[in-house]
Amino acid sequence: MTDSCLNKSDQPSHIEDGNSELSSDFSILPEPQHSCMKGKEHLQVYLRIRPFSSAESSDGESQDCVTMEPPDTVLLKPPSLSLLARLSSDQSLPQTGQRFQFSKVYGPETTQSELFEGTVKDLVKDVLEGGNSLVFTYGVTNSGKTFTFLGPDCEAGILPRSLHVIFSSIHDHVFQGLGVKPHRCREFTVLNREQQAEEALFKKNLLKQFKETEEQVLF
Ligand SMILES: Nc1ncnc2c1ncn2[C@@H]1O[C@H](COP(=O)(O)OP(=O)(O)OP(=O)(O)O)[C@@H](O)[C@H]1O
Repeated sequence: MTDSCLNKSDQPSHIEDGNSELSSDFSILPEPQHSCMKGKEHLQVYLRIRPFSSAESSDGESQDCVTMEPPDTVLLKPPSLSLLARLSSDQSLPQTGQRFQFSKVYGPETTQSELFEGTVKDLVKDVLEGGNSLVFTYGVTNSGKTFTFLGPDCEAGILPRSLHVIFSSIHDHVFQGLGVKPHRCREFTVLNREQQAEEALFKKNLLKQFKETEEQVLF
């Protein structure tokens, strides 16, 4: 899960935080009164470094490309066996390596629970207070986006954890009219036009029924 700041310099250097500029654009968004995000930047960018897979570990020695500098920085160097790395070990040449700074960097030992607690949980609490948030993962193929977002059943990712918080918090407020119950599944169905129309009608009737019930409660 990455990335937003790019550094074109070929020297290891402190990276100006790219997200501060964007944050000013986001700061116009209204915040819930009791926001858990108060005092935090509106745009948070987290890096998660996944552990090596068994195939990657058995490939041989570590290439020593990624060095964490807690809590928020990572230093990327070319693989130790690459030509670039051998050239840069020559002290007369400029050292290659790039530093990237994030809101926080999570290392390979980070559990799904720790990641959720540190990144998304406060946003979910804000949503329950009427706030809006967008969370997405970004990274190359095989970097761990699906694992982080969904996770296997035994190590649920940020999406099922968020839904759990939401549904545990609203259980008293769930519309009882049709006995609709949330159900987590990984299947999806592509609807044809007719089915789409049926679903739209169903939704419209459901909302109408919900509104009528709400009005009865109010008067
Ligand atoms: N934090 C982690 N701890 C343990 N294993 C992980 C972790 N992150 C990813 N993996 C493992 O790494 C592999 C690749 O992860 P995943 O499928 O989530 O990548 P992806 O970014 O979604 O890939 P793609 O873009 O190709 O769909 C999987 O076998 C996954 O179980």
